[in-house]
Amino acid sequence: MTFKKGYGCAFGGGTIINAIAAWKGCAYATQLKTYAEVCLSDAPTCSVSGSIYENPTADTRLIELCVQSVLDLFDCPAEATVLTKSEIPIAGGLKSSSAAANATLIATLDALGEKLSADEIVQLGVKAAKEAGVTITGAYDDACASFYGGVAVTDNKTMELLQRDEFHYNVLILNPETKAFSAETNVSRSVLMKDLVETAFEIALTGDYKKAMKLNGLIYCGALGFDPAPAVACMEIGEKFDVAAGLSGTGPSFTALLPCSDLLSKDEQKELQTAVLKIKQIWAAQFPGGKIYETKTCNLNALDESRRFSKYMKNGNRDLKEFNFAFND
Ligand SMILES: Nc1ncnc2c1ncn2[C@@H]1O[C@H](COP(=O)(O)OP(=O)(O)OP(=O)(O)O)[C@@H](O)[C@H]1O
Ligand SMILES: O=C(O)C1=C[C@@H](O)[C@@H](O)[C@H](O)C1
Repeated sequence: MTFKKGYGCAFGGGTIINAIAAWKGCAYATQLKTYAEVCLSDAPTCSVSGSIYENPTADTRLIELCVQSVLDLFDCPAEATVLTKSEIPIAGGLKSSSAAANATLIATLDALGEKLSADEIVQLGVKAAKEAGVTITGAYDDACASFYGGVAVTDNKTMELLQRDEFHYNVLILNPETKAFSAETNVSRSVLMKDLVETAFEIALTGDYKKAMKLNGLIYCGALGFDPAPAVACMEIGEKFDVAAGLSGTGPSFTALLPCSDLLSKDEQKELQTAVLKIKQIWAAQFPGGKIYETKTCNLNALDESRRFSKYMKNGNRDLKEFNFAFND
């Protein structure tokens, strides 16, 4: 009997345009990651068992389907286990499902020693997400951002990547305590806003992602009944730095794009720090049980990052359960 292990990771993200109203969407990657470990043992038929680190009640069907789809594709029946460990809160609007699917698919390929093209992997993840029932449109926009990094503009119906740009910002995230599963979102109320969302999408296509994000956030707050106050407060405090903020995905999280410090003078850096502190105080007062993340946009490719991660895990004979979210070459 042979035993094989594989590793993968992929990025979380934020929303510029939620695709649920008009099928066309836009998302960007953050440096928050999900890591996956897949173990395979030879077996005459397939059985896949998934678990999510420190989250025994979360739904593991998506990651199990991802492993199964790769085993089926290469006709490799196996007894498989998959474990994910993540920095991304589940059902927060921060692309946890796309990151989990991409990381798991890459880890399964790594365990088998097989390769697929980037888009084949992304499409398998979207297919699994639809089958698991965790998405409305398939969220190809989120899956592309999570895999390719940067900002991705997509048509989720035809699964076309229409535009990809590098994206350089500091990102501030407010993740309220509550969850909002994409599958349970109010689609009909979102679709009511289709024409407005299409206008925001056109703006995204011109590359004015911040304006598109602000507009999208207000539209979906209206449709889904979220108070836009966290985004407005953030933009008011960050006005000097042209901060853009908006609802991410189907909520409840808000993300804000702030300039990278290396583009600012020393005085401006101090001013920005003060603004960030104020935003965090206001958000903490608005959502006492919520979590605030300070991260950056990410322009790396998940496959490249996964290779580095796999090498680190395998060379050190490490175990994902003990992994502490830091690795170097
Ligand atoms: N770390 C993880 N490991 C395994 N499955 C996960 C993980 N994170 C999310 N999922 C799956 O994704 C589902 C949540 O998907 P959902 O689309 O509602 O949230 P999201 O991706 O965080 O939000 P959004 O799509 O709005 O950004 C979970 O129920 C679970 O099935
Ligand atoms: O489930 C879906 O189809 C989606 C959910 C959200 O993340 C959106 O931001 C995304 O554009 C589409």
